Amino acid sequence: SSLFSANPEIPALNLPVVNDAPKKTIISAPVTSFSHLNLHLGIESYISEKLEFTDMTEVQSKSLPVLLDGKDALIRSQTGSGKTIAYALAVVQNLQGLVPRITRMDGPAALVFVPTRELALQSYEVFSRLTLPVRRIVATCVVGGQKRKSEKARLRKGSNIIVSTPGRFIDHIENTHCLSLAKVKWIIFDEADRLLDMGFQKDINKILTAVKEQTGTKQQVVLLSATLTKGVENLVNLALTNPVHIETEAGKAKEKNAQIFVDPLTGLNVEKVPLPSKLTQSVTIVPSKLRLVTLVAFINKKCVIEGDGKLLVFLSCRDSVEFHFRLLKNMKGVLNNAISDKKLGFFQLHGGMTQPERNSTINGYRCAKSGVLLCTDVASRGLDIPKVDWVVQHTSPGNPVDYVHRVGRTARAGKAGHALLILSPAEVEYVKLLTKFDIVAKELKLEEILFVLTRKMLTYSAVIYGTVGIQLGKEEASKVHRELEELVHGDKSLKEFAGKAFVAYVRSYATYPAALKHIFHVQNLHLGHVAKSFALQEAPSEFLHNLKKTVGAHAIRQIRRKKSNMENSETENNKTDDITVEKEIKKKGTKRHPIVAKFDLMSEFSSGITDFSPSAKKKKVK
Ligand SMILES: Nc1ncnc2c1ncn2[C@@H]1O[C@H](COP(=O)(O)OP(=O)(O)OP(=O)(O)O)[C@@H](O)[C@H]1O
Repeated sequence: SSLFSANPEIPALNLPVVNDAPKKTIISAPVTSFSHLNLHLGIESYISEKLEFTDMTEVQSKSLPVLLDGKDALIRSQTGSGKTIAYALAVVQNLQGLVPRITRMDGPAALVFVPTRELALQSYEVFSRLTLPVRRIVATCVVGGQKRKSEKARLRKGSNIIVSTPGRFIDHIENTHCLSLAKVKWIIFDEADRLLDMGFQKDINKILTAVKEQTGTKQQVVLLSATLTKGVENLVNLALTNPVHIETEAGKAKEKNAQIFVDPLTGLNVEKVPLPSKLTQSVTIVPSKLRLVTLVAFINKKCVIEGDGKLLVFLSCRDSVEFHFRLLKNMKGVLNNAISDKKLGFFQLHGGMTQPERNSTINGYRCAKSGVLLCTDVASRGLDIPKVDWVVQHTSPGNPVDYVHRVGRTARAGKAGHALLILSPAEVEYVKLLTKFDIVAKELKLEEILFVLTRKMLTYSAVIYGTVGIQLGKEEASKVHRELEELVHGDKSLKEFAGKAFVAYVRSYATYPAALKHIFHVQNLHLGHVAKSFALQEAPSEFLHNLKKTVGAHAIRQIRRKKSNMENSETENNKTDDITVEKEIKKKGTKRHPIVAKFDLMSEFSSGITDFSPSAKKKKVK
């Protein structure tokens, strides 16, 4: 059926006028030069010559003097503000000055804990750079997904700074006999809120106890967290002594405007997370059927027509990432080959990939001048990839805190960046919810994105945008969608991926937290339209049984019955995708226990390190 028929109406958003992000950069706040810190000369010149940093960022200028003074600290600031350098520099500067001189054989002096492997590798990279001028200090990274044996060998050779995920580190405490914690002086918890969200509390307690037992002295403890949750407060009370609370002006400014809000996921009071100051945010309302073609049009707009864009696209689940990745990198014949001829780099990142695959994706995308990284929430926290122009949220994250972390992958270190959120007409209420968190986006009209499909080059803009332009955009979108469908239906394996992605999408939709079900409810999904967004002509019957638990067996039976009635009726033949599950499944509520829903939402993080599903917890390997 037509791409533009039977769609729900796009409601008017009536958004407040948003000025483009202020031109002021986040690193222009009280800046001071690194030279004021009396750093080791090698480190100082490394920072200015190799890293080419001239001034400290705000969070660095506020926290470095405190950390170098030996104080415990709780540091909070917006994404991309330079927190990693802040703690890494303090640690390396402090360790190089120890008397007697520290060497690798002294073993660990600083332990850094982060929630995911990618973050561990990223933080380790910063340490390994900063230790280049002081080669006797050695940093190492100990994370899951790598061979224990080689990690043990590295620990045996001696490392002074260990960057790790808590689960893996506990494993080494228990099984690596050469690992002594007797000389640990620093403990750092980066992304502490996420560490606790992911259930690392017990592991953290074990680590703190082990260090205490082996050293008998107090460590300098630093906690970095975007939000001040109850869990973070408890950890501060447990592990920090007279901590200095450091936060940036952006955070403080928000504080004045009632900063506390109820986290829809947990129902607890948490603090708002400030957004990068040079971020511009847009929202587009897209009926389900048009989601795929809109994404293709947007990629074409940013990476082909307007130049060499670098896009990060968040999708809801692994199968969806896998499908879009396979489809997009193989778009021969679509849009007159505009995207395939450009030889644009497409990358994928999700928790189902092996660690070497994940590393190679991140490195490839990091080096790419232009390209598209399709990912799940595994990439939403802390990943520092240079020059990401646009963060596109093809599916909403649900929790506004996660929204802030996702968009924080752009507009980093005072640079400009843009974010686009795609919502369906049934989800517009989410825009209102975001405004309560001071997240205000301006509307980017769907027609504007689709209209660009009519232009092969930017200069060919003579086509009048207006009623005619809108119609031309629709025609071109229908054509492109047909081409995408042909591509999928002509390739058995791609069609299989589309079917799996369709099922996984519907399932992940059912895991939005209960507090957001009035906006994102699986019952509101129109399965036929959702199928179209995966370039399928209809909800694939061979996969429908997989959705029994999600939408209810009764609903599936209804869909099948309706479908066969339609197939039997010639006159109704062109309505086959018009299968709504709305009313049929009302009785079969899809409510999930909030904790289960939370685990589902977190699965991308957990899959990368440890399995956090309640059943897997029991099986946890010692
Ligand atoms: N003083 C500085 N001058 C210029 N760029 C800097 C400076 N300090 C850090 N950066 C750069 O800013 C970027 C963001 O830094 P970093 O990853 O440490 O931020 P973050 O606050 O930890 O972000 P997130 O909260 O998302 O984890 C990095 O690319 C880093 O190289």
